[in-house]
Amino acid sequence: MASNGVGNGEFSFDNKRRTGLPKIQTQKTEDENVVCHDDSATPVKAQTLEELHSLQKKKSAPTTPIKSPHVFGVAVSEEERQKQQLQSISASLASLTRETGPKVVKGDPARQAETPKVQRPVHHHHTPALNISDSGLKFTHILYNLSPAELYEQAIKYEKGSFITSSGALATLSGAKTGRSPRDKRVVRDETTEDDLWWGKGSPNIEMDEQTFLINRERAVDYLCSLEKVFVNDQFLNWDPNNRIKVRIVSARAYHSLFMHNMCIRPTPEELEDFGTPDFTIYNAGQFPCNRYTHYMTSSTSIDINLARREMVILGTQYAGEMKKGLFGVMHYLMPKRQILSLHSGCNMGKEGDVALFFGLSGTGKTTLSTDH
Ligand SMILES: Nc1ncnc2c1ncn2[C@@H]1O[C@H](COP(=O)(O)OP(=O)(O)O)[C@@H](O)[C@H]1O
Ligand SMILES: C=C(OP(=O)(O)O)C(=O)O
Repeated sequence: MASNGVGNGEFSFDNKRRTGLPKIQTQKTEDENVVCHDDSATPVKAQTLEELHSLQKKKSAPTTPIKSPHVFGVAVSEEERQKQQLQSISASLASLTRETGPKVVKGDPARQAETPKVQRPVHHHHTPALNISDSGLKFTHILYNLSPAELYEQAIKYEKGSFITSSGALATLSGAKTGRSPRDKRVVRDETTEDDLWWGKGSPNIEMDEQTFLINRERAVDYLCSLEKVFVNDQFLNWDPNNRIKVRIVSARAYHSLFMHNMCIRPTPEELEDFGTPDFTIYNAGQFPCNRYTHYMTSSTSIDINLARREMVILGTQYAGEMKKGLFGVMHYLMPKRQILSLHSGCNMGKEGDVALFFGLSGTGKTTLSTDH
């Protein structure tokens, strides 16, 4: 097998040749509190919407100056960059059958009245106007990389049963599913995955075909585009910049967006300018079910991974851990191809730079023990 997964022509998220990482350095750093870069804001302490609003205002003043964006050495205005970003999101949400993306506009529809200058909507399309439909005419509002305070507000205002706990965490309801649905998780079996994945008796990988994946993808995309607003997170996986994967998560709920905000690496404003096309996209349609008449569907829930298309579709479950486990799966597939060992473990570092890894089944304390001071 090629070290970077390119040599066999089957799969790669980029075309750089890799020879594996050097040994991980765990010596004490100059400043022993610095483990790695993290832009984590201080935890949300607000108890009322007014307090949340004041946090949002502070957040809107960037601490890192934003460089003027360039495309091939040519300066791009902020307006142009925003337009390109919306075009990219519209393209992600494009129907594969109608070849159209929704008309997207940035920002909370409830806040439009307060916003003096509304950005021009972007309509990503290849088909002539005579194919116009009601869905083609409506706008989908994009809530892009919102801050935790903004997501708390969205959850508390619009997601029934959400509240802030005394520790500052957002408590919310994930609906009927309070854990993952492994029996409803499927992976597209095709030439990309035929030889690389474990199939058949004893394997946790349940197969589906490309066509069924596309039906479910279309169902999720149509549902998301039919909503007044969707949440979009553009983030990274992997702290090592050489092996970074750009992920885009499109979801219907603030709770999902907040969960992924916490789970993935947040790009700096500069990194976001160069984000471009994501390497992997999740379409999380949450509560919207799959169609039981669709081939392979044995319940109303379906979590589908297509490694060739670099996409994951979630229908009929609001349990946010599906997104995490889906991306874990992608990393466990990709990283060994680059000779990097991927682990599902908690990890912490002692005062002398010594490292402890915590393994265990889900819910057995990896996170708790590894964050214990
Ligand atoms: N040693 C422990 N004793 C009792 N409960 C624990 C212990 N460690 C963790 N828990 C509880 O178990 C739940 C799952 O822990 P968590 O650290 O999230 O597990 P994991 O990361 O392995 O999925 C949490 O509610 C946590 O408070
Ligand atoms: C809770 C889960 O995983 P973890 O073991 O990472 O906490 C899960 O897979 O849903």
